[in-house]
Amino acid sequence: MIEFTKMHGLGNDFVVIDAINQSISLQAEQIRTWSNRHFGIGFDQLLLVEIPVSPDADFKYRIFNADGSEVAQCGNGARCFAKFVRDKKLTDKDEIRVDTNAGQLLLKLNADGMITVNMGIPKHKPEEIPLKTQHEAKFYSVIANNIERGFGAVSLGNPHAVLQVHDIKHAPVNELGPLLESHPDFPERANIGFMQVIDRGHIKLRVYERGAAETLACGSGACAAAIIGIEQNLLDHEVKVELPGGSLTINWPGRGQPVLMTGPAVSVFEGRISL
Ligand SMILES: N[C@@H](CCC[C@H](N)C(=O)O)C(=O)O
Repeated sequence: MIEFTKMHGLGNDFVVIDAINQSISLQAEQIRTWSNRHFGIGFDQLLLVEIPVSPDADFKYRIFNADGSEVAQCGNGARCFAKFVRDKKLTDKDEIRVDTNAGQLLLKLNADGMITVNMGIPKHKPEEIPLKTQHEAKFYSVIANNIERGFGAVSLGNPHAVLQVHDIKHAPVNELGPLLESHPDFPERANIGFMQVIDRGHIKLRVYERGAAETLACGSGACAAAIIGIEQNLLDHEVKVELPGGSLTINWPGRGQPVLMTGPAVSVFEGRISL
């Protein structure tokens, strides 16, 4: 039997497993079965807590989408990870350094219960995202459903494209999301954000996540939308990002600087499941 904790960050939900004190080797099919909301536990991502690989890190953090694909970044998951390792007494630190497949993250537990994640320095070059285009630009375009759509793109360790919309309620998330997620211009697929700018410090956002469909919140997607909005001179450097599941605060001073994401993490229940 494997012990797990069900958690969420603004409704983006996770199964978190201590893979330091439990030996576990997961296949994609097992993850898909567990992620099913009718036949399994149900989650957007599964997170594994492992021993670190670099000498200055406290843990390693691995992330699997509901479709079983392993990915390198998950912002809401990082906050839940920080709460998990503290709740399980795997550390008593307020600042936790974590190895991921996208480099190191620094997680800070604040006195008010919120968690701030240093998500690292965003990458803008098309080959780093990756996006199939010759030159870096603030606006790109793609044809989907026979219509040309404009978007911005950035990597937070995972690929994001963000489209601006006038009315978030009627954004074509479930029509365009799957088409763009798997568009040949994104060779590793992409997370697709739909952003409504309310004012220079406030956006509304919905995200069709790679490997998980639309979620109630996407932390790296919130960072991507804020960064793209700042780059397109639509936003100031601190942005409230309102997602269907709640709000995050994103701070990004600009190119070459790390982006900070602050928000909550919640434990829902403990469970055991057989492999
Ligand atoms: N929910 C996450 C992102 C999870 C990974 C993403 N679906 C991908 O495939 O890159 C977040 O909060 O950042």
